[in-house]
Amino acid sequence: MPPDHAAPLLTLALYQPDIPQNAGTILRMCACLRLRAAIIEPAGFPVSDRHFRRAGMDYLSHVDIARHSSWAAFETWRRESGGRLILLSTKASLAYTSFSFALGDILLVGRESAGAPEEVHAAADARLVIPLETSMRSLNVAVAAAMVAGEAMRQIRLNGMA
Ligand SMILES: C[S@@+](CC[C@H](N)C(=O)[O-])C[C@H]1O[C@@H](n2cnc3c(N)ncnc32)[C@H](O)[C@@H]1O
Repeated sequence: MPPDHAAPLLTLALYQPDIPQNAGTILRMCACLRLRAAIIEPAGFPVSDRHFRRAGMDYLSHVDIARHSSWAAFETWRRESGGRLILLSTKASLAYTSFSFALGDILLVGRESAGAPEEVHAAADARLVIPLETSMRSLNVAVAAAMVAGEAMRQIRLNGMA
């Protein structure tokens, strides 16, 4: 059967996003790359926030966004969806380029301010790091999301999954 070109390849989930410009940038990317988005509440801003809407522009109306009221609600949905939870974390040891991504994976990014808590690290099926120069702490969350989503999509297409 040919691949379904209308179906999202991956889900990009934002854990309690706190910077509206970054969330808007990520959601714009989701629209452009046919990724489904998930927002795990509470977010640090309303969807009416002008910085969020400015960064997402008119692309926001083209994204399939699922809003989950809590981590527990997201986990219930995630278990039903069957997708693997792949956490991007500065505390991980496995480089994202050494991981085999699959169709339906859920890429999860943490808060710009504080990353993701231990509970979220423990729930993930895999924890991936983007190796940085020594003494550099972290990337902007939207940059990290774009790098890993790009690699995941490259692998998925290369392996004929989409
Ligand atoms: C600004 S960082 C969070 C910084 C926080 N102090 C920490 O170390 O978790 C925001 C999010 O971007 C992603 N991120 C940033 N740099 C990363 C890296 N080098 N490897 C993996 N994920 C990264 C992670 O999802 C992280 O939770």
